[in-house]
Amino acid sequence: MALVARVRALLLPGSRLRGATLGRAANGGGAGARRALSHRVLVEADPAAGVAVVKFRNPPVNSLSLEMLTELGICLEKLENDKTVRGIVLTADRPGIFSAGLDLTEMCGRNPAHYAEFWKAVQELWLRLYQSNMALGAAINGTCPAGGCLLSLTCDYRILADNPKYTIGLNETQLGIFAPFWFKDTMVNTIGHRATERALQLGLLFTPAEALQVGLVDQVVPEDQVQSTALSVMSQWLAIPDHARQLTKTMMRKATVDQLLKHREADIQNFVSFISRDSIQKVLQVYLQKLRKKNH
Ligand SMILES: CC/C=C\CCC/C=C/C(=O)SCCNC(=O)CCNC(=O)[C@H](O)C(C)(C)COP(=O)(O)OP(=O)(O)OC[C@H]1O[C@@H](n2cnc3c(N)ncnc32)[C@H](O)[C@@H]1OP(=O)(O)O
Repeated sequence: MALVARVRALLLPGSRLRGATLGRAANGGGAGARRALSHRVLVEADPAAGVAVVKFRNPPVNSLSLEMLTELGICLEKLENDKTVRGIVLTADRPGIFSAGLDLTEMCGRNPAHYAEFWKAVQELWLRLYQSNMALGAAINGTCPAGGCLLSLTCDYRILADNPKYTIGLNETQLGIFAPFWFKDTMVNTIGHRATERALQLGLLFTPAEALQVGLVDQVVPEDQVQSTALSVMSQWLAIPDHARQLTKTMMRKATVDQLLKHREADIQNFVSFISRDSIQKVLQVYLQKLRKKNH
Protein backbone atom coordinates (compact mmCIF):
# COMPACT_ATOMS: atom_id res chain seq x y z
CA MET A 1 0.00 0.00 0.00
CA ALA A 2 1.29 3.52 -0.79
CA LEU A 3 2.50 5.51 2.20
CA VAL A 4 -0.35 8.04 2.16
CA ALA A 5 -2.95 5.27 2.02
CA ARG A 6 -1.23 3.41 4.87
CA VAL A 7 -1.15 6.49 7.08
CA ARG A 8 -4.73 7.41 6.19
CA ALA A 9 -5.90 3.92 7.19
CA LEU A 10 -4.07 4.33 10.47
CA LEU A 11 -5.80 7.62 11.17
CA LEU A 12 -9.32 6.75 10.06
CA PRO A 13 -11.97 7.29 12.74
CA GLY A 14 -12.58 4.05 14.55
CA SER A 15 -9.30 2.51 13.52
CA ARG A 16 -7.11 1.37 16.41
CA LEU A 17 -4.58 4.09 17.06
CA ARG A 18 -1.39 2.78 18.54
CA GLY A 19 -0.50 4.77 21.63
CA ALA A 20 -3.77 6.69 21.62
CA THR A 21 -4.72 8.24 24.93
CA LEU A 22 -7.65 10.28 26.09
CA GLY A 23 -7.54 12.67 28.98
CA ARG A 24 -7.54 16.31 30.00
CA ALA A 25 -5.47 18.74 27.99
CA ALA A 26 -2.19 19.80 29.52
CA ASN A 27 -2.62 23.37 28.31
CA GLY A 28 -4.85 24.48 31.14
CA GLY A 29 -8.02 24.36 29.06
CA GLY A 30 -10.63 22.88 31.41
CA ALA A 31 -12.72 21.15 28.76
CA GLY A 32 -9.74 20.16 26.63
CA ALA A 33 -9.42 16.61 25.39
CA ARG A 34 -5.98 15.12 24.86
CA ARG A 35 -5.85 12.85 21.87
CA ALA A 36 -2.95 11.11 20.18
CA LEU A 37 -3.91 10.94 16.53
CA SER A 38 -0.79 9.28 15.18
CA HIS A 39 2.67 8.14 16.13
CA ARG A 40 4.46 11.30 15.19
CA VAL A 41 1.90 14.01 15.86
CA LEU A 42 0.02 14.64 19.07
CA VAL A 43 -3.07 16.84 19.05
CA GLU A 44 -4.44 18.50 22.16
CA ALA A 45 -7.74 20.09 21.30
CA ASP A 46 -9.58 22.62 23.42
CA PRO A 47 -13.00 22.91 21.74
CA ALA A 48 -14.15 25.61 24.18
CA ALA A 49 -11.32 27.88 23.04
CA GLY A 50 -11.56 26.69 19.42
CA VAL A 51 -7.84 25.87 19.46
CA ALA A 52 -5.79 22.73 18.88
CA VAL A 53 -2.15 22.39 19.87
CA VAL A 54 -0.34 20.17 17.36
CA LYS A 55 2.83 18.69 18.84
CA PHE A 56 5.65 17.14 16.84
CA ARG A 57 7.03 13.95 18.33
CA ASN A 58 9.29 12.38 15.77
CA PRO A 59 12.42 11.51 17.75
CA PRO A 60 15.26 12.13 17.90
CA VAL A 61 15.07 15.54 16.18
CA ASN A 62 11.53 15.98 14.76
CA SER A 63 12.92 15.79 11.25
CA LEU A 64 10.40 16.05 8.44
CA SER A 65 10.57 12.58 6.96
CA LEU A 66 8.07 11.47 4.35
CA GLU A 67 6.05 9.76 7.07
CA MET A 68 6.14 12.81 9.33
CA LEU A 69 5.07 15.10 6.47
CA THR A 70 2.23 12.75 5.61
CA GLU A 71 0.99 12.30 9.18
CA LEU A 72 1.17 16.01 9.85
CA GLY A 73 -0.73 16.76 6.63
CA ILE A 74 -3.48 14.30 7.50
CA CYS A 75 -3.80 15.66 11.06
CA LEU A 76 -4.09 19.19 9.69
CA GLU A 77 -6.70 18.07 7.15
CA LYS A 78 -8.76 16.54 9.95
CA LEU A 79 -8.50 19.72 12.00
CA GLU A 80 -9.46 21.87 8.99
CA ASN A 81 -12.64 19.79 8.72
CA ASP A 82 -13.41 20.08 12.43
CA LYS A 83 -15.82 22.97 12.91
CA THR A 84 -14.84 23.34 16.57
CA VAL A 85 -11.25 24.25 15.65
CA ARG A 86 -10.49 27.80 14.45
CA GLY A 87 -6.83 28.04 15.40
CA ILE A 88 -3.80 25.79 15.64
CA VAL A 89 -0.57 26.18 17.56
CA LEU A 90 2.39 24.17 16.26
CA THR A 91 5.03 23.12 18.77
CA ALA A 92 7.38 20.29 19.72
CA ASP A 93 6.13 17.70 22.18
CA ARG A 94 9.49 17.85 23.99
CA PRO A 95 11.38 21.13 24.27
CA GLY A 96 14.84 21.31 22.71
CA ILE A 97 14.27 20.78 19.00
CA PHE A 98 11.24 22.32 17.28
CA SER A 99 12.25 20.51 14.08
CA ALA A 100 15.64 19.73 12.52
CA GLY A 101 14.09 20.45 9.13
CA LEU A 102 13.71 18.14 6.19
CA ASP A 103 14.93 14.64 6.87
CA LEU A 104 18.31 14.42 5.19
CA THR A 105 18.04 10.65 4.83
CA GLU A 106 15.14 11.22 2.42
CA MET A 107 17.47 13.23 0.20
CA CYS A 108 20.51 10.92 0.27
CA GLY A 109 21.16 7.70 -1.60
CA ARG A 110 17.60 7.28 -2.87
CA ASN A 111 16.22 7.08 -6.40
CA PRO A 112 14.63 9.89 -8.45
CA ALA A 113 11.10 8.55 -7.89
CA HIS A 114 11.65 8.75 -4.14
CA TYR A 115 13.02 12.30 -4.35
CA ALA A 116 9.95 13.31 -6.40
CA GLU A 117 7.53 11.72 -3.91
CA PHE A 118 9.32 13.37 -0.99
CA TRP A 119 9.38 16.82 -2.60
CA LYS A 120 5.70 16.57 -3.53
CA ALA A 121 4.95 15.88 0.14
CA VAL A 122 7.00 18.93 1.20
CA GLN A 123 5.07 21.09 -1.29
CA GLU A 124 1.73 19.68 -0.12
CA LEU A 125 2.40 20.39 3.53
CA TRP A 126 3.53 23.94 2.73
CA LEU A 127 0.43 24.55 0.60
CA ARG A 128 -1.85 23.20 3.33
CA LEU A 129 -0.26 25.36 6.02
CA TYR A 130 0.27 28.52 4.01
CA GLN A 131 -3.30 28.50 2.67
CA SER A 132 -4.93 27.43 5.91
CA ASN A 133 -8.12 29.26 6.78
CA MET A 134 -7.35 28.75 10.43
CA ALA A 135 -5.21 31.10 12.47
CA LEU A 136 -1.84 29.42 12.92
CA GLY A 137 0.75 30.15 15.59
CA ALA A 138 4.17 28.63 16.20
CA ALA A 139 5.29 28.04 19.77
CA ILE A 140 8.96 27.48 18.98
CA ASN A 141 10.34 25.61 21.96
CA GLY A 142 13.59 24.44 20.41
CA THR A 143 16.10 24.86 17.65
CA CYS A 144 14.51 25.55 14.31
CA PRO A 145 16.71 25.22 11.20
CA ALA A 146 15.75 25.07 7.49
CA GLY A 147 12.50 23.11 6.97
CA GLY A 148 11.66 23.67 10.66
CA CYS A 149 11.95 27.41 10.12
CA LEU A 150 9.82 27.11 6.98
CA LEU A 151 7.04 25.44 9.00
CA SER A 152 7.06 28.28 11.49
CA LEU A 153 7.08 30.88 8.69
CA THR A 154 3.82 29.49 7.33
CA CYS A 155 2.17 30.50 10.60
CA ASP A 156 0.51 33.84 11.27
CA TYR A 157 2.80 34.53 14.22
CA ARG A 158 5.82 33.03 15.97
CA ILE A 159 6.73 32.92 19.67
CA LEU A 160 10.31 31.76 20.36
CA ALA A 161 11.74 30.52 23.66
CA ASP A 162 14.50 32.69 25.06
CA ASN A 163 17.35 30.19 24.91
CA PRO A 164 20.52 31.05 22.95
CA LYS A 165 20.73 27.43 21.78
CA TYR A 166 17.41 27.80 19.97
CA THR A 167 18.51 29.27 16.69
CA ILE A 168 16.20 29.74 13.72
CA GLY A 169 16.74 30.32 10.02
CA LEU A 170 17.01 28.92 6.53
CA ASN A 171 20.58 27.60 6.72
CA GLU A 172 20.52 25.56 3.49
CA THR A 173 23.55 27.24 1.90
CA GLN A 174 25.66 26.14 4.85
CA LEU A 175 24.91 22.57 3.80
CA GLY A 176 25.84 23.28 0.16
CA ILE A 177 22.22 23.30 -1.02
CA PHE A 178 19.83 26.23 -1.39
CA ALA A 179 16.35 27.29 -0.37
CA PRO A 180 13.92 27.03 -3.31
CA PHE A 181 11.93 30.07 -4.46
CA TRP A 182 8.87 29.37 -2.31
CA PHE A 183 10.96 28.99 0.87
CA LYS A 184 12.54 32.32 -0.09
CA ASP A 185 9.17 33.96 -0.81
CA THR A 186 7.79 32.82 2.54
CA MET A 187 10.71 34.47 4.30
CA VAL A 188 10.52 37.63 2.16
CA ASN A 189 6.85 37.95 3.15
CA THR A 190 7.93 37.90 6.79
CA ILE A 191 11.14 39.93 7.01
CA GLY A 192 11.48 41.67 3.63
CA HIS A 193 13.78 41.30 0.63
CA ARG A 194 17.13 42.62 1.87
CA ALA A 195 17.06 40.80 5.20
CA THR A 196 16.07 37.59 3.39
CA GLU A 197 18.82 37.94 0.82
CA ARG A 198 21.42 38.28 3.55
CA ALA A 199 19.91 35.47 5.62
CA LEU A 200 19.73 33.08 2.69
CA GLN A 201 23.10 33.76 1.09
CA LEU A 202 24.86 33.39 4.43
CA GLY A 203 22.61 30.54 5.62
CA LEU A 204 22.09 32.43 8.86
CA LEU A 205 20.77 30.80 12.00
CA PHE A 206 19.56 33.65 14.21
CA THR A 207 19.68 33.66 17.99
CA PRO A 208 16.39 34.62 19.66
CA ALA A 209 17.51 38.23 20.12
CA GLU A 210 18.59 38.48 16.46
CA ALA A 211 15.44 36.76 15.23
CA LEU A 212 13.31 39.24 17.13
CA GLN A 213 15.31 42.15 15.83
CA VAL A 214 14.98 41.10 12.18
CA GLY A 215 11.26 40.26 12.60
CA LEU A 216 11.63 36.53 12.04
CA VAL A 217 9.72 35.99 15.30
CA ASP A 218 7.15 38.24 16.95
CA GLN A 219 8.00 37.60 20.58
CA VAL A 220 10.77 35.99 22.62
CA VAL A 221 9.57 34.73 26.00
CA PRO A 222 10.90 32.58 28.85
CA GLU A 223 11.01 28.95 27.89
CA ASP A 224 8.20 27.87 30.19
CA GLN A 225 5.85 30.50 28.74
CA VAL A 226 6.09 29.70 25.04
CA GLN A 227 2.90 27.70 24.72
CA SER A 228 0.82 29.84 27.08
CA THR A 229 1.93 32.99 25.22
CA ALA A 230 1.12 31.40 21.86
CA LEU A 231 -2.34 30.51 23.15
CA SER A 232 -2.97 33.95 24.54
CA VAL A 233 -1.86 35.58 21.26
CA MET A 234 -4.17 33.14 19.47
CA SER A 235 -7.14 34.57 21.34
CA GLN A 236 -6.38 37.98 19.76
CA TRP A 237 -6.40 36.46 16.26
CA LEU A 238 -9.61 34.56 16.99
CA ALA A 239 -11.31 37.73 18.25
CA ILE A 240 -11.42 38.91 14.62
CA PRO A 241 -14.42 37.62 12.63
CA ASP A 242 -13.20 34.52 10.76
CA HIS A 243 -14.39 35.58 7.30
CA ALA A 244 -12.66 38.96 7.50
CA ARG A 245 -9.39 37.49 8.79
CA GLN A 246 -9.47 34.66 6.24
CA LEU A 247 -10.17 36.93 3.25
CA THR A 248 -7.31 39.17 4.32
CA LYS A 249 -4.94 36.25 4.79
CA THR A 250 -5.81 34.83 1.37
CA MET A 251 -5.31 38.24 -0.23
CA MET A 252 -1.88 38.64 1.38
CA ARG A 253 -0.64 35.14 0.47
CA LYS A 254 -2.31 34.46 -2.91
CA ALA A 255 0.52 35.66 -5.18
CA THR A 256 3.06 33.51 -3.33
CA VAL A 257 0.83 30.43 -3.38
CA ASP A 258 0.00 30.93 -7.07
CA GLN A 259 3.70 30.94 -7.97
CA LEU A 260 4.16 27.45 -6.57
CA LEU A 261 0.86 26.17 -7.96
CA LYS A 262 1.90 27.42 -11.40
CA HIS A 263 5.38 25.87 -11.27
CA ARG A 264 4.71 22.85 -9.11
CA GLU A 265 5.81 20.12 -11.51
CA ALA A 266 8.85 22.09 -12.71
CA ASP A 267 9.82 22.64 -9.07
CA ILE A 268 9.72 18.88 -8.44
CA GLN A 269 11.83 18.19 -11.53
CA ASN A 270 14.28 20.90 -10.49
CA PHE A 271 14.60 19.40 -7.01
CA VAL A 272 15.08 15.87 -8.35
CA SER A 273 17.76 16.84 -10.83
CA PHE A 274 19.59 19.05 -8.30
CA ILE A 275 19.54 16.57 -5.44
CA SER A 276 20.52 13.65 -7.70
CA ARG A 277 23.78 15.32 -8.73
CA ASP A 278 26.82 13.38 -7.52
CA SER A 279 28.37 16.55 -6.09
CA ILE A 280 25.23 17.35 -4.06
CA GLN A 281 24.88 13.78 -2.84
CA LYS A 282 28.47 13.97 -1.67
CA VAL A 283 28.01 17.17 0.36
CA LEU A 284 24.85 15.84 1.97
CA GLN A 285 26.54 12.54 2.88
CA VAL A 286 29.46 14.42 4.44
CA TYR A 287 27.07 16.65 6.41
CA LEU A 288 25.09 13.67 7.66
CA GLN A 289 28.26 11.79 8.60
CA LYS A 290 29.46 14.79 10.58
CA LEU A 291 26.16 14.88 12.48
CA ARG A 292 26.37 11.14 13.15
CA LYS A 293 30.06 11.18 14.16
CA LYS A 294 29.23 13.44 17.09
CA ASN A 295 27.40 10.53 18.67
CA HIS A 296 29.73 7.62 17.91
C1 LIG B 1 16.16 22.74 -5.44
C2 LIG B 1 16.34 22.94 -3.98
C3 LIG B 1 17.19 21.91 -3.40
C4 LIG B 1 17.14 21.53 -2.14
C5 LIG B 1 16.28 22.11 -1.14
C6 LIG B 1 16.40 21.36 0.16
C7 LIG B 1 15.87 22.18 1.28
C8 LIG B 1 16.30 21.58 2.58
C9 LIG B 1 15.75 21.88 3.72
C10 LIG B 1 16.17 21.25 4.98
O1 LIG B 1 15.45 21.31 5.93
S1 LIG B 1 17.67 20.41 5.06
C11 LIG B 1 17.91 19.97 6.75
C12 LIG B 1 18.64 21.06 7.45
N1 LIG B 1 18.78 20.76 8.85
C13 LIG B 1 19.89 20.97 9.53
O2 LIG B 1 20.86 21.47 9.04
C14 LIG B 1 19.88 20.52 10.98
C15 LIG B 1 20.81 19.35 11.16
N2 LIG B 1 20.78 18.89 12.55
C16 LIG B 1 21.40 19.54 13.56
O3 LIG B 1 22.00 20.58 13.41
C17 LIG B 1 21.30 18.91 14.91
O4 LIG B 1 20.95 17.56 14.74
C18 LIG B 1 20.28 19.58 15.85
C19 LIG B 1 18.92 19.71 15.20
C20 LIG B 1 20.82 20.94 16.28
C21 LIG B 1 20.11 18.68 17.11
O5 LIG B 1 21.38 18.47 17.70
P1 LIG B 1 21.53 17.27 18.75
O6 LIG B 1 22.95 17.34 19.21
O7 LIG B 1 20.47 17.32 19.76
O8 LIG B 1 21.25 15.95 17.92
P2 LIG B 1 22.24 15.23 16.90
O9 LIG B 1 22.89 16.23 16.02
O10 LIG B 1 23.14 14.33 17.66
O11 LIG B 1 21.23 14.40 16.01
C22 LIG B 1 20.62 13.20 16.50
C23 LIG B 1 20.40 12.26 15.35
O12 LIG B 1 19.53 12.88 14.41
C24 LIG B 1 20.14 12.91 13.12
N3 LIG B 1 19.68 14.13 12.42
C25 LIG B 1 19.82 15.40 12.81
N4 LIG B 1 19.25 16.24 11.93
C26 LIG B 1 18.74 15.47 10.94
C27 LIG B 1 18.01 15.74 9.73
N5 LIG B 1 17.68 17.00 9.35
N6 LIG B 1 17.65 14.73 8.96
C28 LIG B 1 17.96 13.45 9.32
N7 LIG B 1 18.64 13.11 10.46
C29 LIG B 1 19.01 14.12 11.25
C30 LIG B 1 21.63 12.94 13.39
O13 LIG B 1 22.32 12.47 12.28
C31 LIG B 1 21.73 12.01 14.59
O14 LIG B 1 21.68 10.69 14.07
P3 LIG B 1 22.42 9.48 14.84
O15 LIG B 1 21.57 9.23 16.05
O16 LIG B 1 22.40 8.37 13.85
O17 LIG B 1 23.81 9.94 15.20
